[in-house]
Amino acid sequence: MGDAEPAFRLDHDKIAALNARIADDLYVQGWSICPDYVPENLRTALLADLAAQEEAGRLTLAAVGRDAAQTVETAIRNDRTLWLAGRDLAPAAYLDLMGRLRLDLNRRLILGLFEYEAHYARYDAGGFYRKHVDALHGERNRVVSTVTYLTPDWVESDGGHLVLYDAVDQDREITRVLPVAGTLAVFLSEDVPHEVLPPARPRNSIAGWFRCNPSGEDRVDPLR
Ligand SMILES: O=C(O)CCC(=O)C(=O)O
Ligand SMILES: [Fe+2]
Repeated sequence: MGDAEPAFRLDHDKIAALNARIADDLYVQGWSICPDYVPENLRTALLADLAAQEEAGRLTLAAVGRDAAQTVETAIRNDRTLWLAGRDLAPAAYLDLMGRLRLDLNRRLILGLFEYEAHYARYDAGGFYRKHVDALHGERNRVVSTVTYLTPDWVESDGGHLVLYDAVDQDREITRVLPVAGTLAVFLSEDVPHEVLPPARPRNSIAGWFRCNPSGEDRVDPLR
């Protein structure tokens, strides 16, 4: 056997260029949409892993709120989720990719992001997630949100758009993102209200959040 081949070949120059653009977009407008961010072999493996977890019955109805205040509210969202663990090759490679983005954002924007958490999410046909923000202002808990889409051959009539709204005028739509496989959406967690429109067929994704140490605290907010 020769040297271990990396399971997923990543074009590091391309990633560096994309990360630079994401940092610029976040600085200028608070959000960035990056088509073809996750290479095809990696997103195929992630989708296969998600499907296996789904088959094994490991995805559960997502909750809203944090910690003790968490409840399942199917009037707000009805996706099913599973936290990503880095044990298997594909999720580990994805977490590495997001680790690289974390360092690039910190270097360019001095954000002080120190941790990343992510879950697989599956919306069945007709599923939704009503308009919300991912973090409360000033909490510095979730600072930057990421969503990667995994379902191949997604077309406009499949729906399931991610809709981003203006931070101030929260009724004003800024952009609509079609969840095409490989696209990465990134936005400031506290500032950008967003919603998931009902897809016409099952919609698979990985939603994740870069977190900061809450200032004035000497402990790391525990991962769930
Ligand atoms: O899947 C998406 O496009 C967004 C998901 C989302 O807003 C969330 O999980 O907080
Ligand atoms: Fe969200």
